[in-house]
Amino acid sequence: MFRKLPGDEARNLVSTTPDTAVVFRPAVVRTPAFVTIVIWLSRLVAGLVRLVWRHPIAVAVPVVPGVIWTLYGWRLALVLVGLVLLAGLSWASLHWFSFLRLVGWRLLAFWRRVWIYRRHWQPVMIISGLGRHLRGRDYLPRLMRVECDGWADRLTVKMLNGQAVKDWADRTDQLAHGFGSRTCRVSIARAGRLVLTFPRRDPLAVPLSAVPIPDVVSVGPVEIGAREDSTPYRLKVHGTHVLIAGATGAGKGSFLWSTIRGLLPAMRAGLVELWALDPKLMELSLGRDLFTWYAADPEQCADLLDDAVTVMQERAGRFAGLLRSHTPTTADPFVLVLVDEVAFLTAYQSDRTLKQRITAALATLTTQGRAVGVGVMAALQDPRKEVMNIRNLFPDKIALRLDESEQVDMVLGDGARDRGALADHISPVPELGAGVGYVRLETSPDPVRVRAAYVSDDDIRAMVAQYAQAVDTVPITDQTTAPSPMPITTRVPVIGEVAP
Ligand SMILES: Nc1ncnc2c1ncn2[C@@H]1O[C@H](COP(=O)(O)OP(=O)(O)OP(=O)(O)O)[C@@H](O)[C@H]1O
Repeated sequence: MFRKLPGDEARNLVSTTPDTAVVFRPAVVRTPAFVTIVIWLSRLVAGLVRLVWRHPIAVAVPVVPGVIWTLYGWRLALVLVGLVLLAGLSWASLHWFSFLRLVGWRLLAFWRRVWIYRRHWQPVMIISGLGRHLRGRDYLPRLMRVECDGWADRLTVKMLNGQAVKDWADRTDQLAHGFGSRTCRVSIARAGRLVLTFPRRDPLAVPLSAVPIPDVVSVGPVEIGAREDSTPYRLKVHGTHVLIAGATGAGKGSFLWSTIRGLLPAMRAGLVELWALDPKLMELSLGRDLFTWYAADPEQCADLLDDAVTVMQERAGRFAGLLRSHTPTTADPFVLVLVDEVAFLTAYQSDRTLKQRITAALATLTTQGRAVGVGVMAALQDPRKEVMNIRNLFPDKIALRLDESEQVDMVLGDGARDRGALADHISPVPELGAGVGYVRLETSPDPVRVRAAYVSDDDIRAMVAQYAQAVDTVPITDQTTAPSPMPITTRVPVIGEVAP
């Protein structure tokens, strides 16, 4: 044990028997100076080789001109530097992105590795409790790699043996502030290695205008906005169910409307039907002519959900033994049931029979619907279990601005907030935070921060003007003759009209 302690510290480790009769004092064998020098020199050489191997460009930038200066004089070195700068500037002006990818981000990563991460690594690790100072030695996680792109730094880190991902996830705040970032996300690279993401700027801080209606007919993932690395965000709706939770004014409507917008060409082609439940009467009513079926009154909503269950069961009966998953066709289109403020129909519904009917229908759809092409996309404000006891039946979840930190894990599942889904920190100022949220898909435990594009009332009116007539069903005001993929027993009129 003593041999592991550095030099003089071992000398002070004196212990005695309880009666102090026997004193234990370690024998310190002094290492000859040349051994120490050889060890330090070999470490220096190994470090230099590693540096050249890992950062050839960053090393070449000072070393090559330095060598030329020494061998051939400063004039040649200056000419060379000038030529390289000129070549770099020409490259950057001609192909900015390839320049950034191959040179710019690497140089930035080298600089930030040296100046931010290496410099602060030891104090941040020790103070946050991720490293240990034991018996005179520092035991620190190893910083393996730093990569930069347009919006964030990504650090690959080798954990100390015996550490858990949770140890890191619990300290994202300390890590973020320790390295001068607003937030930190933790994800697993492979056994024992983590990737820490530190955003440098926030591309989602400005509202995004509505995504253009796609030219192609597709029921695949719908482009609804952007990720925080500025790439488009595409939300899968066919083959899943999506729950969107957010406080009032969080921008749930922009997720619903961006999805509707992206599905319009497929709807025109008859591959998608949108069924809308709008118990608040405020969100979806502006575009009701786009929907195959629209209901607002709770009883009508229950009827509409029962119809969706009937469609689902009929398809399941037909597909049984033949198909295991649904491909949208005009005969069997993908049915997307959109529900705004689902708690109005479940928790806040005073009629118990109606409430049970609605909850049972939603539970049936969310457990059995996706394989036969019936999906549910529901929005709600309060994610507590008493309000939405079937929230776990939705495979994909989106948490917009939430009032309390505990609500984040309620929506996205355990550990999501620890991994960086700070939905309770999203700004309540609409320009900054409305439509911003964290998406957690069933296929990935890592939450993704996105912002949905804002579909304005004018956009919705334009969508209605362009697509309402093209819907392959009669207008909703005359639903008694509406064609249907199968006989639907209950017809759902628009509220305020007389039921047939
Ligand atoms: N994606 C967005 N980008 C920018 N601003 C937005 C976005 N979505 C909504 N907003 C702004 O925030 C306001 C509230 O949005 P919205 O009504 O969709 O929220 P909500 O979550 O549906 O609220 P509620 O539950 O009260 O209906 C909108 O009037 C709009 O000004």
